[in-house]
Amino acid sequence: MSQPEKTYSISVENLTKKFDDFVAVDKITFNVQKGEIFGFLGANGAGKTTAMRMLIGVLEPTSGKGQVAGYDIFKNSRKLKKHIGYMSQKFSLYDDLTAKENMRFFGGIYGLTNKEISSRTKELLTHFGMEHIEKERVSSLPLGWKQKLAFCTALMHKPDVVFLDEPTSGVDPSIRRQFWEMIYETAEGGVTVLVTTHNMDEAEYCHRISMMVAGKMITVDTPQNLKDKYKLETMGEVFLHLARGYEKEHAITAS
Ligand SMILES: Nc1ncnc2c1ncn2[C@@H]1O[C@H](COP(=O)(O)OP(=O)(O)OP(=O)(O)O)[C@@H](O)[C@H]1O
Repeated sequence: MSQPEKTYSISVENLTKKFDDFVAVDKITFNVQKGEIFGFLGANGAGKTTAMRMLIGVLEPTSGKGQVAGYDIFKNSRKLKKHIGYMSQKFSLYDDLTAKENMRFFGGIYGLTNKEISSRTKELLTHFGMEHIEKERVSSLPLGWKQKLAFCTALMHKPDVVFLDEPTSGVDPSIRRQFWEMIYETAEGGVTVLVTTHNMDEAEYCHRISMMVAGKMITVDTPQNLKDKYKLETMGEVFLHLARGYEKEHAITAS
């Protein structure tokens, strides 16, 4: 490979996942730099979650190449997991535990000592202005605060790369903004963020975005470059333009 792989936090080449004959992710290729916020944008079923699950080492790819945080996703998926954080689409916190107890629980899973767990919990809750929810049971927290807390638990072990699967789905706009401030602060600290969304406003917040349609990555660029290139005002318009163009071309080719 001509590019030095170590300069990228995520490096993917022709990564493919088939479920029997169905190709859910079709030869995707992209690189993400350290501290970059990289978005996976696509409609329901486009293949975003499947791609992410391969990158976090829980789903074996069918073919292609991939490195995350310096680890090969085929050969080193166990080691890789120590260096990444993951916030799933499905809610992962324990409702009957307090915010602090949840952080202690996840810190333990990541193998931190009690001392490390205490100092990291304090550090994260203080840093993100969440000390006041420390003793609150998760069941009593609004959805947006649960999502912010889930993000904190994914950062407990100081991962190099954090994967967020539709983290603000169903969250109201003001908390969504706060959530994105947390993402920015995390990325400024050198953590690479890969986030999936089908929210077009959120696509504007990413440093670069990729658009997925029917398992294929049809473009990768900055939101501004894409809007300039197609002379469109919003990412929603860009997405519709590209997705419709792709589908039309695909239908013509297929007929
Ligand atoms: N284990 C599986 N077996 C068979 N098909 C699957 C499996 N997992 C996902 N798929 C299919 O692969 C395609 C991509 O799904 P995926 O969940 O990756 O999409 P997505 O872009 O993340 O969508 P969403 O926004 O709804 O989460 C879908 O057609 C889905 O039904």
